[in-house]
Amino acid sequence: MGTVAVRIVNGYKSFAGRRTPVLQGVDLDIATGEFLVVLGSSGSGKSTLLRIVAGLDHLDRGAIDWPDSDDDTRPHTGVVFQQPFLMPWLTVRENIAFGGRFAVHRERFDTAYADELLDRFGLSSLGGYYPEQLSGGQAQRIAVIRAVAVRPRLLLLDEPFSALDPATRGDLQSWLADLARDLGFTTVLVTHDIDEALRLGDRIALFGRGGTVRQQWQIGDLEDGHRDGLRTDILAHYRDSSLSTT
Ligand SMILES: Nc1ncnc2c1ncn2[C@@H]1O[C@H](COP(=O)(O)OP(=O)(O)OP(=O)(O)O)[C@@H](O)[C@H]1O
Repeated sequence: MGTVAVRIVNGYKSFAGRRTPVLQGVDLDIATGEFLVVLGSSGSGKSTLLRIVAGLDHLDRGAIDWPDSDDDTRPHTGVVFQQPFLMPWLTVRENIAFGGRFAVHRERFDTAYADELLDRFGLSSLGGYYPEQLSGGQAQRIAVIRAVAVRPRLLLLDEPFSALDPATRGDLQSWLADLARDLGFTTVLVTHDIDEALRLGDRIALFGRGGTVRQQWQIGDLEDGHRDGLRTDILAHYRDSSLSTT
């Protein structure tokens, strides 16, 4: 592993009223520039982890830091959720500018770059559309462009494709893989879809019940035969981790 963008050491998080912690003993390094998929069954703490990395929540114990950051602060971060959350009264172009205006680092936004992104990723014809005129897949692509238009170094995606039909989801996975490679930032995607994880991840970290990292796989360029074997292995661990209550 080269430099580390995000390091979590012995992370612990619980919520009042819950019998078990949501995260415990989480040790995780996210390498600068890698595409990490956080895979796990429902309730394994994936979204909580992502929210903590995004700065929307905090660890109760343990530490999170940013070894690759010059001033030891969180790198500029873009976040995409399951729903696109576009403002219905604004056009696509205005929605992206709106995101830029309210971003923490709003000085990093400029409309010329947003237009360039729309063009580079095949969406410029949608610039004047209103959200109600977009398909679910188009709206989610715009949510991704809005997130990357402030030039983040870290892109966080929480099940961004789970509300889409399988064909649209497949198209968006390819599109996102191209975009992440092209723009070259560190990406963390949360999903419970093993095939999505295998398709997109440089590395997969499997979370299990009890909120721990159960297993990790380095993916890289796999041949089809190896991919099938790996899928079987991941599925076995996935089943095991979602049944366990530790
Ligand atoms: N703010 C909160 N208060 C209380 N409990 C919470 C809170 N946020 C999450 N939880 C609980 O923590 C557990 C883990 O939630 P989290 O959303 O992180 O899991 P997840 O792996 O992303 O699940 P899913 O795939 O269903 O989204 C769940 O049981 C959830 O109900």
